[in-house]
Amino acid sequence: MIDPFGRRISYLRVSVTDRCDLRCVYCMAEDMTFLPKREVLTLEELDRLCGAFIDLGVEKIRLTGGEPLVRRGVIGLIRNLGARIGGGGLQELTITTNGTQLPKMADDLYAAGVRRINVSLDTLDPAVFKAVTRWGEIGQTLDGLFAAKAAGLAVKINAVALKGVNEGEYDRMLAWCGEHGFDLTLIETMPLGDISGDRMDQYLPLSVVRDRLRAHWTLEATDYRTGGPARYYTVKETGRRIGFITPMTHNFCESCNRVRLTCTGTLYMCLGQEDAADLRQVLRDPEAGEAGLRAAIEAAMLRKPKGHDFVIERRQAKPAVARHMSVTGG
Ligand SMILES: Nc1nc2c(ncn2[C@@H]2O[C@H](COP(=O)(O)OP(=O)(O)OP(=O)(O)O)[C@@H](O)[C@H]2O)c(=O)[nH]1
Ligand SMILES: C[S@@+](CC[C@H](N)C(=O)[O-])C[C@H]1O[C@@H](n2cnc3c(N)ncnc32)[C@H](O)[C@@H]1O
Ligand code: SF4
Ligand code: SF4
Repeated sequence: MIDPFGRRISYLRVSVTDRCDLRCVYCMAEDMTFLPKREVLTLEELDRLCGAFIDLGVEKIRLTGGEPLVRRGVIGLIRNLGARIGGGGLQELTITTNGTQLPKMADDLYAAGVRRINVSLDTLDPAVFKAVTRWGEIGQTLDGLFAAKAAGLAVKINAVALKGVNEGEYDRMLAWCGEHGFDLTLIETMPLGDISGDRMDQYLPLSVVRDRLRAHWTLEATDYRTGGPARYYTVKETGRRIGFITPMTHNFCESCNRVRLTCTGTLYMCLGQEDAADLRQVLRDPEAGEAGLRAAIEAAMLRKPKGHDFVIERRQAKPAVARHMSVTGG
């Protein structure tokens, strides 16, 4: 699949649920209203949709959410998709998770063919963790991380850079990741969804963070790529990598290779725009069949926009996009 700007689309991010057991301050409001269950696709329907994307050339699928691992029965979907790795057309099946369910699920993920996961952990301080997630316990996520490592999964830590919250912790986090064999990716906060707070208070440009890190660490540029938006450096002192995801300070849309499917079967061609295609309707239309579904996906690709229009500034009180990150899956 090639979009109007000549970009090859090979990466599908699937938000399997908009629900979550945490309420991170940059992602959700505290009193979130979640989608009614009747609007959500069954796991079989999601599997069929993913299959259609693989048939059209998608090589990498990432399950996300909400918290993907709190969706009941999700392991069945993971097993089915895992069976398509290799000869079935898929090169990688991976997950972005807050880690709380990993103590009980890590072994099953490995057995299903997952080899690499991203776990969100914004801080190593239990009190800050509780404040950022509004009620999470850091111990649960740490247990999850170590269960994943023990199961043989490569772990990358995702941390959203938050001014005045985890700003003083990156040196410590980099050292800790080095000690435990995890890569670390720092992310600039993006203006999606009403979060009952001021994003200007949270926003920390990573250009500043990178310069500060260089005071203590040797960051060696690398051309390592995962197919995601991060730009990586090898940290000479630890041998692990640090990635920077910089939608605000350095737009990476020109190399975009991905689209996003929500748990209601809505396809967003860009994280930062409102335009979407309703695949649920086509999926449930007996007349359409597989050919109709493929045609609908191909037609949607022709509407993929050039990029986002994110701005975070005091004058711009409203988010750039009304839907929350948890709906589109980040
Ligand atoms: N603006 C923008 N942000 C993205 C895009 N893809 C991922 N992100 C953000 O990057 C952060 C990390 O996303 P992950 O789910 O870990 O995925 P990834 O960075 O593609 O993962 P890797 O496969 O490890 O590279 C999240 O905050 C996402 O919202 C994108 O296409 N555009
Ligand atoms: C929406 S979460 C879904 C998966 C899972 N619940 C988790 O937290 O990893 C995916 C990623 O998006 C990031 N994220 C959420 N809201 C964000 C925002 N406003 N700006 C930047 N990243 C955000 C999270 O930190 C997480 O790494
Ligand atoms: S970032 Fe992930 S864990 Fe945090 S509220 Fe959003 S979906 Fe939940
Ligand atoms: S903001 Fe849109 S165009 Fe830019 S990288 Fe993300 S999905 Fe692609």
